[in-house]
Order: sequence, then C-alpha cells, then structure tokens
Amino acid sequence: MLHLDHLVKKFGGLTATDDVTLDFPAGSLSAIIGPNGAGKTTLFNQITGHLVPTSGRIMFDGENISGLKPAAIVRKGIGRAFQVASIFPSMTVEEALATAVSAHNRTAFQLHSAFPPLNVRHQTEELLALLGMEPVARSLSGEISHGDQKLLDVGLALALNPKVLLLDEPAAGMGPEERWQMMDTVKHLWKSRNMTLIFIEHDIDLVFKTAEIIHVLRYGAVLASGKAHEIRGNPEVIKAYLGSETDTVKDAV
Ligand SMILES: Nc1ncnc2c1ncn2[C@@H]1O[C@H](COP(=O)(O)OP(=O)(O)OP(=O)(O)O)[C@@H](O)[C@H]1O
Repeated sequence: MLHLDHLVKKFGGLTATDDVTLDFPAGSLSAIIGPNGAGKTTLFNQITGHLVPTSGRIMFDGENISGLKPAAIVRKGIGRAFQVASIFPSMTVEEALATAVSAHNRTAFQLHSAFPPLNVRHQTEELLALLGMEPVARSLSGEISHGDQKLLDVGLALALNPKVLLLDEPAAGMGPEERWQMMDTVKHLWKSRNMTLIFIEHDIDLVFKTAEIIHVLRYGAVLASGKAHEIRGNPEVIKAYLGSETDTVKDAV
C-alpha cells in the first residue's frame, strides 16, 4: 500500500531523514515515535508532498508519488489531519464537516440551506457518529473544547475519505483522560473505516496500547520496528530514550 524506499531528506548539512525504508501494509495501524528532532514530522511532510525528498521513493499503490504536489497526493487517497478546526470559528461542527464532505463530493450546495443534498447529510451524520461528536454538532467550532477541535480536525481529514490517514500527535495538549478517549476514537475509526492509519505520538503508553506496529526514529534513521513488546524490550530504544528529555518514555520503557 504505502512504502518508503530509501528515503533521504537533507536540510543543508542536516540529514533529517536518513535512508528510511518502511512499509505500511493496507489496513495497518502504525505509530512513529522518536525523541524530539528525530525526523517524524519531516517524514510525514514528505509523504503528503509538503517536502520533496532529496532522494528515495514514496510508493503508493504501486506508483511513485514522491515529488507530487500536496493536492495531488490528497486526491490519490492520502489524508492528514491539520490544525484547521479553529479556521472556521463561526461554523458549527456539523457545517464544517458538511462543507468538507461537500468539497470532496464536488457537490455545490448552499451552506445554510435547510436541505443540503442527502448524501452530504448522511456522510456528515456518519462522521459525527464515528467521532462521537453528536453532542457538539450544533456548537460553533471556535467554542468547542481543545479535544473536540482535534477531533474535528480528524473529521475534516476523514471527510475526504482517505485510504491512508496520517495523524501528527492527535492527543497533544489534552488532559490524561481525554488523551485515552482520543486514542480510543482513533482506534475505533481505524477499525470501522478499515483504513491504513499512521500516527506520531510522544506518549509511549498511548502508543504501546494503540498501535499494531511501532517504528522508532532516531537522528532521521529507523532505529527499530516491531510490536509493543519487541520495542519495549529493545536495548537500543531504551538507550535512545534515556538520552532524551521525554520523561513519559523513560517511565514507560
Ligand atoms: N524546514 C526545515 N529546515 C531546516 N531544518 C529543518 C526543517 N524542518 C525540520 N528541520 C530539522 O530536521 C530535524 C527533524 O525535525 P522534525 O520536526 O521532523 O522532528 P520531529 O521528530 O518531528 O520532532 P518533534 O518531536 O520535536 O516534533 C530537526 O533537527 C529539525 O530542526
């Protein structure tokens, strides 16, 4: 499905992605972890076309997509949640999702029409249910909690019906309980949409409990890949994290 083949990204003298070869099979749920500056976001930015790799290939469904523009990559089916919910503060959650669904369907409809096309309405309701956002459907996007805004960001990405969804720290900035709820929702939507999902997360407890497979980056290179129990016991990973300032990782590993 998605395969990174000897990917390299250099910023001047800094190698932010160092010969990364990774496979994300169809329907898998993977996490990318690593100390600050390990190159996690740089990797996402190359997959989504926001950065052009220095060398190597990004293969998606058998096609080399490296170097394509972000919009073309979205159209191919790779979506990413951006922090955009706050851009629509005066739209309700429902309207924001309907607008995204509509844009995807290329169905023009009057935003405030009482009768948007049925398929848009159905898809919007489905998204609200999937994300557990019915209680805030009529709330203004600018007035919902930080956690709900992050969920709405995920919903806006889902509205484009991606085959692969990338989430960059979906639970960042949330309280402990909200973080777990967010990861439960992520897992639930991954299962129900049968999609390929890749997320970056700093909280190793969340990663171990959520991801099927974990890829650890350090200095831009893949340090280890495996299931939670394999990563947890990997001496190289422990060493890498003990050398970082990420306390949550120290505690958990
Ligand atoms: N546009 C850029 N220009 C120059 N250097 C960059 C650029 N983007 C990232 N870097 C550098 O590349 C390295 C990897 O950064 P990146 O943001 O990908 O790491 P990360 O693992 O996502 O970090 P964090 O966990 O702190 O978000 C860092 O040293 C960073 O300073």
